[in-house]
Amino acid sequence: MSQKQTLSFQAEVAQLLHLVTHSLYSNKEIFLRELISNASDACDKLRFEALDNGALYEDAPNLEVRVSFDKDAKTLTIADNGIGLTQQEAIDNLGTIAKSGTREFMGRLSGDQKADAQLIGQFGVGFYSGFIVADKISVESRRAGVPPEEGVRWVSGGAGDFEVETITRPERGTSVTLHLRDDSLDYLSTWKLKSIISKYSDHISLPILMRKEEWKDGEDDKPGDHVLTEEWETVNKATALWSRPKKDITPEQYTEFYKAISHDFEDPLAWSHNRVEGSTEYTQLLYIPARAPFDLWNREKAAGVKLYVKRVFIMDEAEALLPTYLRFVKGVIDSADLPLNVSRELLQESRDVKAIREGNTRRVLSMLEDLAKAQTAEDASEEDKGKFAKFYGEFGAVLKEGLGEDMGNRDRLAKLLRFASTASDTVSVSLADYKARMKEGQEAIYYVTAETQAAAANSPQLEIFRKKGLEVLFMTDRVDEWALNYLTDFDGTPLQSVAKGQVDLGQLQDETEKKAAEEAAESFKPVLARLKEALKDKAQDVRVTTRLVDSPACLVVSEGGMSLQLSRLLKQAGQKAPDAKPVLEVNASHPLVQKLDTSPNFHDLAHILFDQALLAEGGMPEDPAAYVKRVNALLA
Ligand SMILES: Nc1ncnc2c1ncn2[C@@H]1O[C@H](COP(=O)(O)OP(=O)(O)OP(=O)(O)O)[C@@H](O)[C@H]1O
Repeated sequence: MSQKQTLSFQAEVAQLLHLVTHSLYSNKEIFLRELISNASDACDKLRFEALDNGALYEDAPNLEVRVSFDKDAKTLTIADNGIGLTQQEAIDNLGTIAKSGTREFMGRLSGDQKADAQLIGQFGVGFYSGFIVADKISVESRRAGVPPEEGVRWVSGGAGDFEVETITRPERGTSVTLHLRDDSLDYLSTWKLKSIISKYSDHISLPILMRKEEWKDGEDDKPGDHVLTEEWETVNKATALWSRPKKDITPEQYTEFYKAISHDFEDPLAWSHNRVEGSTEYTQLLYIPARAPFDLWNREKAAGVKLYVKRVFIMDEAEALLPTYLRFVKGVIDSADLPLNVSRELLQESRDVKAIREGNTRRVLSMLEDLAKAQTAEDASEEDKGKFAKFYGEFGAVLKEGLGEDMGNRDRLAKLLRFASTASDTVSVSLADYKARMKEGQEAIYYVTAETQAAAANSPQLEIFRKKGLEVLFMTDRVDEWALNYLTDFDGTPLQSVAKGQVDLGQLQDETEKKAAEEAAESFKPVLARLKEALKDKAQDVRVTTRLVDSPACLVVSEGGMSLQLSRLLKQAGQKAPDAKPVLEVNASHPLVQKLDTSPNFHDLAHILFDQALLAEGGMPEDPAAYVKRVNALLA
């Protein structure tokens, strides 16, 4: 390809670019962080590839980033001597977005600039952030190891397309030149650029160089001015942040480092920085974000922890360093023991990595425990008090995956769980709080699963529990049913669904109630037999219950059976769910039920009773039209 080619951006890129230029004005300067971070990644990649092929360094073994500007041309250039791009890579990487979930993300944009800016922050705009300040970007690059004649120039005005052409470029690496918009000319200043670099990029372990400025006195009574010299100086600290002693790092620096590695716009909720010694030595810097990324639910999603070995970057997304349920954690691990040529496969098997993963898991859990403790600590600030609830709102459901995934930490995880309940509208009740409020004689922690909090609160199955003042936890996350398979008890007390098996309130039910129920069951036998016959295709059994107070009937499943809610979710997800029929339980003291035996519409009433119980429980009658017809016939 020697001629110039004009190519179109992938639709999502064009859409993103439009948003970048229209929504990110309030935080313009982040473009420099993004471009320097890309330059630094490119150097990391070169260093990594050069482990096997030293010739890639060519004659420039010192990796660095140079930031320069040209006042007359109104351009700002960020150049690195890292891995560089081939022509094809330039087309692919600067014209498309490879992230999974991109389309879904775009679908969530609302058109409201503020909300969208927030979302874009979570998504990460990377290279495209250059268009916040530039109306044209020109990238020149040559990949390490390819001849100078195979360089590439990529140019775009940030609208629908970009141009690429072949160039000759002796220097390895990439230079990104921004043609600044008129409202962004203030970046043509050494002072301004230096201050942004020290704010965002001090922690980058590569030197960032700028041309030195000198004061030149004016001649002929003209005022003096700063002029650029030919000499370059390093303007960042150029030591990896995590390798510095904790006492030398300010909270602002920790926060900026987080933003640089996560591309998040928001401050993290917490972090923990440690040098771990023992059988394996490593430095750990882990962050808990304040907001879930757009693709949190993708369990295949890139893990957020970067792996370094003795300060050399090895890989992003080192999933072996944390269990999947902690995939929201961001940070850096720098190992002193792993070999530099460690591969993903090797990581999975390494004993050192296993020790690091366990150490990381323990650290994250203790950070979360600290956040939870701060909720009620007298000396905690209002902000700190609110952090755990914020965390839980964003990541609580993911944390629950850990109950099934991480047996060893199940007890610690169980203590971190929070629920809404019949006693609390907010998701704030811990299992320990629940236990502390249990009634004398209560033998189980009761819960109900439902799709929403409102549906849970209105479950007919709860009626007897409300009447007796027994608290019931609401489980409304999709993952709850699954997670509860792994959490059968808490601190010695079993967890019991109010919609499974027969209600047995044990000592909480008095003798007269029990007797009345037995009598009702006896006298109702003939009606039950008729109901069973009428509903034999729908219900596994029909029986009299004491769990209902105001409702005529409800559906339950057998002890140990899959709840109706979970089997619906599985079916929706296209998975197989057992076709077990539920049990219909009827309230013998309800007028509708009492009227059944003598009603000329027995058959219709029986079906209405069943379908209504199904509706109340969040399900859908098998034949909604037949249901409506039956109800209308009775209303007429
Ligand atoms: N200076 C550079 N040298 C070499 N390749 C680069 C450079 N800048 C960008 N790229 C390539 O372009 C791709 C896209 O960059 P971009 O910043 O948009 O996304 P990213 O860095 O992959 O993701 P994110 O910014 O969210 O981490 C990069 O993955 C990289 O392959």
